[in-house]
Amino acid sequence: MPQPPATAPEHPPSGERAIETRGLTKAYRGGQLAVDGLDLVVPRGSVFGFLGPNGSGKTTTIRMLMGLIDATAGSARVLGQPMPAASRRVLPKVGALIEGPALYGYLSGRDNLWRFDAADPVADPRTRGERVGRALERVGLGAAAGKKARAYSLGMKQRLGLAAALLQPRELLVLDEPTNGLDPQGMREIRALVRELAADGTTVFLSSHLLDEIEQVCTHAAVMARGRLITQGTVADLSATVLDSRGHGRLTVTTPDAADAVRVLKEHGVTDLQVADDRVTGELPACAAPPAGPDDQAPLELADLNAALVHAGVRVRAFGTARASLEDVFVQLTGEGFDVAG
Ligand SMILES: Nc1ncnc2c1ncn2[C@@H]1O[C@H](COP(=O)(O)OP(=O)(O)OP(=O)(O)O)[C@@H](O)[C@H]1O
Repeated sequence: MPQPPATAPEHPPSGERAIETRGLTKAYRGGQLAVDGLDLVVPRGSVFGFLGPNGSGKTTTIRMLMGLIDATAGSARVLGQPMPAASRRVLPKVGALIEGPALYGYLSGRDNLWRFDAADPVADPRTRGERVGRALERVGLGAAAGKKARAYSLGMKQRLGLAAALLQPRELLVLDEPTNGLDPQGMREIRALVRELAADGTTVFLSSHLLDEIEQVCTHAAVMARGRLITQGTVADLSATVLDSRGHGRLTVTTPDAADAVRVLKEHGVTDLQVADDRVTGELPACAAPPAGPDDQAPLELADLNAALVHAGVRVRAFGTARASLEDVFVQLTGEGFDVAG
């Protein structure tokens, strides 16, 4: 199996860590290691994606972080406090949505939230109506507040669960697969909400088995496989890891003259040429590669390649190198494809 990057990711000082684990381990009965020696650092203010295929240990980790199950070994700190020892101090500052909200179908969305709020011993009953109304508005359920929860779509139920997590101001939100089972519209709604919450300064820790979801909403990510941490860091750095090790990204040319483009690119040493509609992609020869990060200006060689296309009469609509995706990172670091179906 390929090794993770040799350089450890830079971590923020301890006061700026929303979550930190050292050697966190969980063996379920029967001895199987669901989580194996996890060292995780989640910076405050980040939107942190906890990424891994089904069964890689994400939910087990979240349950340990929230003090719902005991670790077999290792330690965890949440908002600077040891868990589960400091649960009573920490958990009021944490909003959690784990494995879908427990709702009463025969109650309206508003009445469900009312019950959640009433179950919170620190919630002042005199201001309950205000809090419930604000949380419903926050997740866009104001208009549907009077509807019975059983008539809610899955996306609306997830949003109601988020509203419950948002009844009190939170420093950290922990969301376990918040878009699981949702249709594309429901997914978009939840992702937009996560972005809004993050913009307000809340740290968001969300698990997902969907790579593109992490790329769309997260600033940071950790990748899990079979209970072990494969890598963690900013999403940009994780992509750059793979980009650096390859030396360059893949060339993409958009043109109505694909056949001519293929010929010219081949003459200039571009290999593995593929055509899909008006997009031609290929591997650049080493000398034409951009030298460093994906945002750097293309060097002269790449510009020469573009000029050669234009000179040969190829009409170029777009020309550039694609940066590596998190999927590339996952495949490179684990030697496995990524299960997106489950
Ligand atoms: N209560 C349990 N008892 C025994 N084994 C368990 C238990 N819960 C989870 N496991 C096992 O531990 C491993 C990790 O499961 P976990 O649910 O943490 O993974 P996950 O990444 O959250 O996956 P999913 O997205 O499917 O929930 C799996 O092999 C799972 O079968």
